[in-house]
Amino acid sequence: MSEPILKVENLKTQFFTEEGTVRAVDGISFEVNEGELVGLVGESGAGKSVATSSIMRLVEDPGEVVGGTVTYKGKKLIDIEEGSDGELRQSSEMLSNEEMRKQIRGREIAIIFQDPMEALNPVFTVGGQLREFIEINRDVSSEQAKEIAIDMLREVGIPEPEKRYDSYPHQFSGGMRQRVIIAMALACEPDLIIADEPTTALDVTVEGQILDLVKELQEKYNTSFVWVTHDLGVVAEICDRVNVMYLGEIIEQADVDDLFHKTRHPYTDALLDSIPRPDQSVDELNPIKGVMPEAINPPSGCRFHTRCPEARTVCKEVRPTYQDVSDPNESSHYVSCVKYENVGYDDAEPLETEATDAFSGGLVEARGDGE
Ligand SMILES: Nc1ncnc2c1ncn2[C@@H]1O[C@H](COP(=O)(O)OP(=O)(O)OP(=O)(O)O)[C@@H](O)[C@H]1O
Ligand code: NI
Repeated sequence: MSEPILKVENLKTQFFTEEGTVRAVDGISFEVNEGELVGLVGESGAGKSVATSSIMRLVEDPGEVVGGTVTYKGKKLIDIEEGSDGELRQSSEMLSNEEMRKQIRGREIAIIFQDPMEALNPVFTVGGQLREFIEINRDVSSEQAKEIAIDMLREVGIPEPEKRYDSYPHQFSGGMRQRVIIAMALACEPDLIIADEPTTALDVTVEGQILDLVKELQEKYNTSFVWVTHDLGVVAEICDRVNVMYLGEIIEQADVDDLFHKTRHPYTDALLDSIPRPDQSVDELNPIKGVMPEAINPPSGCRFHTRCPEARTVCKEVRPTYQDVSDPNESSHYVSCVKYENVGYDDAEPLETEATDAFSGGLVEARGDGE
């Protein structure tokens, strides 16, 4: 197989706050192959957005990428090592801020955010903004840029694009605005698009249409995607491969079908249990019990052990390694869970956690008292 287009290795990003160091992204590794749509999924606060902004080198104070390597088509977007003295060392290969801005962002890697109004200026027409973006990034004349812009609007399913070209963002519906953003992302023919929950604010029907559109465009242009979402339904619909994040770490990675049908990690299991499925009624849904702990002070051992229905005493002590546990029918299937370590999980005592009945019973009672 050819080299992946994007390779993230042991990426770490921290926020230095008054309360302490937030380990928002704590040593994640994953790859994206050409033409592949890779999901990054997890609950709120798992570190998905920090991970994507780290890759694009858009983390702001008090945050900082403190380690890891991100390689995009052989170029080091990030190459940082922490010396034994605690000093961060950037390798000489790591791109400068200017190289990131001029060569990478927009042209090579485009990013789509949840809120299209962040990317669209309300005082300029949609077409004008798209045209200007294309003109700046693609070395074409203003007329050519306008033509490309109209073509792109048509491509993403905006009806009567010549007319809508002169509309302002507020004259578009949420779904239409998101289509414009996709047009903008595609306009410079990037090889990779990073999308951070771009359909979360849309209603389900519109979301479905946008996902169909993305799938179609991805096949046509062979663009690679990193798709951030908290919704496994979205993952099932569009992703080829999935990374599941929990508290700054990727705890499972597999082909989408294997993740759903050969689930290895109890957290992924719990996530799957919490989404509506056609064969389930709403009251059969099982939200994940408990809350994700703070990334300032993550639990010892396996970080999920405080909420894990399968936790045993060893889970509190042993930090699981991220390892390939694929069976012969799978391409690769990574997981970090103590169950797959040779540390006596089977003989260890079960641990009382937020997921076990005794504990959640207590929670309900406590909540009742407080009201
Ligand atoms: N500017 C900041 N200062 C301090 N902590 C931050 C900052 N930005 C993010 N964090 C912390 O980093 C962690 C990861 O946040 P992130 O936004 O990446 O989560 P997420 O998975 O994208 O969640 P969501 O689904 O809600 O978007 C959280 O604990 C968050 O509180
Ligand atoms: Ni986010």
